[in-house]
Amino acid sequence: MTTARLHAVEDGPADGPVLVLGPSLGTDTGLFDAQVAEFAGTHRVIRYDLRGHGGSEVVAGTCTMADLARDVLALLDGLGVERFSYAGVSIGGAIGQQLALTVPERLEKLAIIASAAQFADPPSWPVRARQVREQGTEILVPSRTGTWFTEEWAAENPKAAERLLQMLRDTPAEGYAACCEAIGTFDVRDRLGGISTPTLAIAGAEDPATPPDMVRLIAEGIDGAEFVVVPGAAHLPNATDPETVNAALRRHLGS
Ligand SMILES: O=C(O)CC1=CCC(=O)O1
Repeated sequence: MTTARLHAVEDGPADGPVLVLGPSLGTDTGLFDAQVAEFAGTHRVIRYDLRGHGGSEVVAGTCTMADLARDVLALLDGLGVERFSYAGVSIGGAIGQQLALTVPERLEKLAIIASAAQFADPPSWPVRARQVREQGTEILVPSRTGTWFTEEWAAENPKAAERLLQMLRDTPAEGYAACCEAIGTFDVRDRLGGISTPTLAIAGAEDPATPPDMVRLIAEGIDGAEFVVVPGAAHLPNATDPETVNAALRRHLGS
């Protein structure tokens, strides 16, 4: 059990309600620029890089979702944050579920975006981890178009698409691989009923990685959870349709 030192960026008033933003596999804090633009007026927004991603420490070897959640708690403890709301995309949303199960007393509101209680095809994740350790993250770049965002969105937003793909190229192979292993062993399907934090689950209608039915399963498992589908969006709806995602988050988080 190791804790990694996480890189984080803060925006908004220091005395505002805290909103923590957790990114997806192979991305960094830049994934949330559009959420910061919306929420830094009302919230102390803290966005972090996953272990082994962006500016965060690379810890060699495998890890679990519980380790990744502990990284976030160590970061927040260091910043003096006790209570917070949390929104996370994909693996970032899985970390959110883990936090809701382990520190419910610290969590005010939870938003789970394009995520799963168990990701598809668990045995494929250690295989992907090995491939990336051997060949780097570059091998995954072409297939992220169609997964992270639609071909149409990429054609209309080439600079934004390239910026997201550059985050993946910049991710250290070991950091990416370790997070793949955490994804492969993550399974809280039987524990969703234990989450008491008010929850919003958001899916991209065109997401092949965590399709709407997979996200709906989270919402159905958590008492009172709201479920929203973003039309035309794939796996990163917060980046490709920030207006829709920000509006849903604003309704959920309040002002
Ligand atoms: O494989 C991807 O890029 C999609 C994904 C699954 C978990 C995650 O964080 O991203």
